[in-house]
Amino acid sequence: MTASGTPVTSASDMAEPADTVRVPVALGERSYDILIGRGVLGEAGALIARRIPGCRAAIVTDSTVGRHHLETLESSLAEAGIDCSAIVVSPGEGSKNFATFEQVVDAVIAGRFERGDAIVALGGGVVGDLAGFVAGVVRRGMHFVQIPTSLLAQVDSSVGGKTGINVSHGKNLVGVFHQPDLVLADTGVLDTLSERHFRAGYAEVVKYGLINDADFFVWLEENWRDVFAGGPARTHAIATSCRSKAAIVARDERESGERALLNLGHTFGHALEAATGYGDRLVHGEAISIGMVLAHDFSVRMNLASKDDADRVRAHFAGVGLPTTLAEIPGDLPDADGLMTLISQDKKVSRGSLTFILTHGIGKAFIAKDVVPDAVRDFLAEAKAAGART
Ligand SMILES: NC(=O)c1ccc[n+]([C@@H]2O[C@H](COP(=O)([O-])OP(=O)(O)OC[C@H]3O[C@@H](n4cnc5c(N)ncnc54)[C@H](O)[C@@H]3O)[C@@H](O)[C@H]2O)c1
Ligand SMILES: O=C(O)C(=O)C[C@@H](O)[C@H](O)[C@H](O)COP(=O)(O)O
Ligand SMILES: [Zn+2]
Repeated sequence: MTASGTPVTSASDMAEPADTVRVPVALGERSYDILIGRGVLGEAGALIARRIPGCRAAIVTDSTVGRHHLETLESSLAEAGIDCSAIVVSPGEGSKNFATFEQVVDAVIAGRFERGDAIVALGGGVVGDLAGFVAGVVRRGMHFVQIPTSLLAQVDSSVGGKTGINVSHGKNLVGVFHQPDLVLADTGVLDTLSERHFRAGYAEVVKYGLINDADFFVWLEENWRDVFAGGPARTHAIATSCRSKAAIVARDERESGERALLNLGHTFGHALEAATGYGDRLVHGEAISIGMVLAHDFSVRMNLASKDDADRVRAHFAGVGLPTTLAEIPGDLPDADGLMTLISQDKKVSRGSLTFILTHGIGKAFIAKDVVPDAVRDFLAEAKAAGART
């Protein structure tokens, strides 16, 4: 049974296309599978029909993704006898806002989609977070299927049930935990993704190596060109990332502890996204590339990690073409105090104290509570001044 009370096919008895990698997310009655492989999108109808028998589907997508991939999904749903309609939003982070949320909610309710029907997110992390929030609250919770189409969404945002929107005070400050019933990651759809967004998503792949898997980081240092080129290395990177996230989420679904490790680089990164207005100036993956470099540099500053490790992290991100410094962000940034105001809204703040994900070195991230704000502010002031000098 699901939260909505509709019986669904269990996560483990689904037929997937050949050559598909299946990664289970073990969450008791909320367990589900992530299916990773080329061509999975074309099987979406049959897979969804098995998992949520008799459902209708409200597809949420953005206009760019819709142009490339909506027809394939609609045909697949039609073949499986699933009645559907599509709700198309504007591409980009700007759509994770109250106005777009309201539009999607309204369309779902006007379309008479019921609690036992499914919201199907076809898109990157923006569509997934927005559509998941809608699924979590309309009729107090509908079925939810993630069809992630960006690298970032395939390795991170489609897994684990964090959904939400941004407000001017900060990123993802309004939302709910709402797990999907199924995640379908078609590696073929990445062929239409821009290089900029592929690179941004790659930052979240590297994150898994930096958190707790130094061997994976080394593998990425050696094989990142093959990951960018596509083929088996890319599938390996996606599956490894999903396994890593699934394991953490299974142990700590609602971030009462260990899950906060997945926030490596995000305390700095989210503040930078808010400071730059949630737009094209700086997309999420780029913000957390800079954020992860800052988290390593700050750890060195606190005598927790070696400068060699921090330099290696910077070199890898820079090598693939990701930004690593504040100076690379186009336009003006707030001063260190302004950035601290944004950081103070971080969801990891507890009883007014800052929590950061810091590190003892590559693959050795840890949760640091009660981080001294003055130390962070001085560090940011220096990072900004270094940018101003270059
Ligand atoms: N919920 C979570 O656990 C979680 C995890 C990580 C990130 N996020 C969120 O994810 C968002 C970033 O996701 P994103 O990087 O996917 O951004 P995005 O959804 O904006 O997608 C990036 C761009 O690529 C386009 N695109 C996506 N797939 C495409 C495809 N196959 N072909 C052509 N174009 C395609 C989109 O239209 C968009 O312009 C942020 O809001 C971030 O906060 C959430
Ligand atoms: O799934 C998680 O947990 C993460 O922290 C993954 C992050 O990559 C992602 O950006 C997430 O949306 C950030 O969560 P938040 O709770 O800091 O908003
Ligand atoms: Zn992230």
